[in-house]
Amino acid sequence: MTAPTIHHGSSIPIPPAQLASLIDAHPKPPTLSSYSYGTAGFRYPAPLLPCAFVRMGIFSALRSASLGGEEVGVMITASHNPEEDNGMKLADSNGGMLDAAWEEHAVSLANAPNSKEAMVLISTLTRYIKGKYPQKNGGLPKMVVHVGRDTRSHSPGLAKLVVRAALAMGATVIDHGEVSTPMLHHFVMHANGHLLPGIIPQRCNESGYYEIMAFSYAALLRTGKLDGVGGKRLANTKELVIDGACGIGALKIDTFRKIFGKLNAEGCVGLPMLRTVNFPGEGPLNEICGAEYVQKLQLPPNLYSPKDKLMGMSKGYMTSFDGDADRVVFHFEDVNGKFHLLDGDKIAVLVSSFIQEELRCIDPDGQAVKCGVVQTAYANGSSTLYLKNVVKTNVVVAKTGVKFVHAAAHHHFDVGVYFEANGHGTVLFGPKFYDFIAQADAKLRGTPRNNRANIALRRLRLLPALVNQSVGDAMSDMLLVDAILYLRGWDLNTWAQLYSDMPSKQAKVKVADRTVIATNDNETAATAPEALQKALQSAMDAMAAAENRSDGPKPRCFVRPSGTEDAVRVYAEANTQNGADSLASEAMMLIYKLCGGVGSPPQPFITNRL
Ligand SMILES: CC(=O)N[C@H]1[C@@H](OP(=O)(O)O)O[C@H](CO)[C@@H](O)[C@@H]1O
Ligand SMILES: [Mg+2]
Repeated sequence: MTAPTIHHGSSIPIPPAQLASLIDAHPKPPTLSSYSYGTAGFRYPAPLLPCAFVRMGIFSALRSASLGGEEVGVMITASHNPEEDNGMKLADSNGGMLDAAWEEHAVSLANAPNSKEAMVLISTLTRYIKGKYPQKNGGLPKMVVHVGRDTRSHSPGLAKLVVRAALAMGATVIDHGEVSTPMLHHFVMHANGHLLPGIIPQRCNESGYYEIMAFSYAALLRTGKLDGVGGKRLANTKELVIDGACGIGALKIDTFRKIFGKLNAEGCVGLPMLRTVNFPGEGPLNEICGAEYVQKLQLPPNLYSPKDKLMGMSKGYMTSFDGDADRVVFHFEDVNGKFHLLDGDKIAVLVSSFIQEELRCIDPDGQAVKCGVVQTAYANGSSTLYLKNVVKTNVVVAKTGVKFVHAAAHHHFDVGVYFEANGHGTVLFGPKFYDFIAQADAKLRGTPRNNRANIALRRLRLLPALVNQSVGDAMSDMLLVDAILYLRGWDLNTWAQLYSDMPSKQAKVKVADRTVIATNDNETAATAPEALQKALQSAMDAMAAAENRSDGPKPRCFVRPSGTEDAVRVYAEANTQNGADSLASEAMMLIYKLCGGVGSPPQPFITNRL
């Protein structure tokens, strides 16, 4: 754990000609028609990025100024994508994703054909900011940019460009070095702690992050000893194995391991042993390992670590992170050696039912705060049914991508749980939740410390500190899930058996131009090209007729253009793997035929699992 490096930009901004020559020194790649912001920021092969990174360094300083000096962030990562790619995620001052209106400015600046046009955009934004926040010296307000990067080999070079450009604008740059994406967002959120109700601002650096997570986690475990029902660690949950995807998460877990050692020595009970596999350098980033691979292929990760690191390792309690540690999925091998995946849907079910149960201990009618879960079209039909019928919570389906699910959770619920099936998610606590806690505190004062309502209050109060309130966070989510399993005395098998996933299949198809496909708001149906949805619907109807089941979710498939890759994604689920595979194969063929498929026609899947 290293302290961040703070660089102060000059109080006198560099002359426009110098800024223009910095832009000129990194021209637009001739092979790229335009940069697009995608589902989660800019993401391209690394050699295409220097141009955008210089401009985004300038942009991030302007964004901070446009918020009157609130601090913002730049994370250099291409997440779960291969090592050759890189990219950037921009964090707004509340720690969340960049505001949509400013996303447009970012895209315009990244795509300005030359320095002259870039300078026009920069001066338009500058004029607007100066009008909004006039300064005595006629300059821009204070600007602060936090920078973090993942472990990709080109990340340090790209980070330098961002730092240089932000400094040229006169910003202060806080360079955190190698951190996970959610850590960077967490730093930014705490740097502007006044913006969030109920958040007690922490030091906005790594030690502040670890402290708040580890201590709230340990405090949550401690509540297990109070009610006499929780607080049981089964033998097969004593060691938690983390597949770091050969990326940043593996390095950061090591710090947690050290903190756990100290907590243990201080008498904290219930902590699991943490064992990390797949460190940077041990294998290729995100390849045949990590959350994306494990979730999409529904297969265990390859273990690249040397044999001595794997010795005696059990596969009974495992997680896989992605390359920037903002996603986590759980998995285990049962006694028969069969692999089981517990994805984001399963996490949403576990977390939302836990929170509702605790809330009901204080408010049995469940009327005081509105709880709910936000899913995307990729959520397994069985999970949606379970949430509605068993957990009895509200479910909203939002468009794929963190910025959409996050916004929906904020908008619809006082306690909004969101998880994409791929393991990206968090729980957002709104103002009504904090009011509820304050009222419960007053109501329960003087009642026995260990009655169930008081224990619930203690648990609920800890959650906003443990659960990263800015974005989904693999480490925070992993600790939350582990604490819930411990409090319930469960292992992964008990959790897995809450419901059975419908067999599903995901695939991709290459087309000449994926923008020919349009979808409805939550992407559950295609609206263009015209014939596509009708054909997909007939395929679904035929599958439903063939399966002939009156209970459970119906077979379903949908298609959408990816926001991060040059491909059209296909999702299908049915009551058998065979059905899901053949529905996916049919949808792929329809895309190929109706949407301008390129290359040879997609081959139908041959089912090899029952
Ligand atoms: C099916 C799927 O997993 N899609 C992912 C993927 O977006 P696409 O737009 O599907 O490429 O990357 C996003 C960013 O990480 C993530 O939010 C989203 O869930
Ligand atoms: Mg990621």
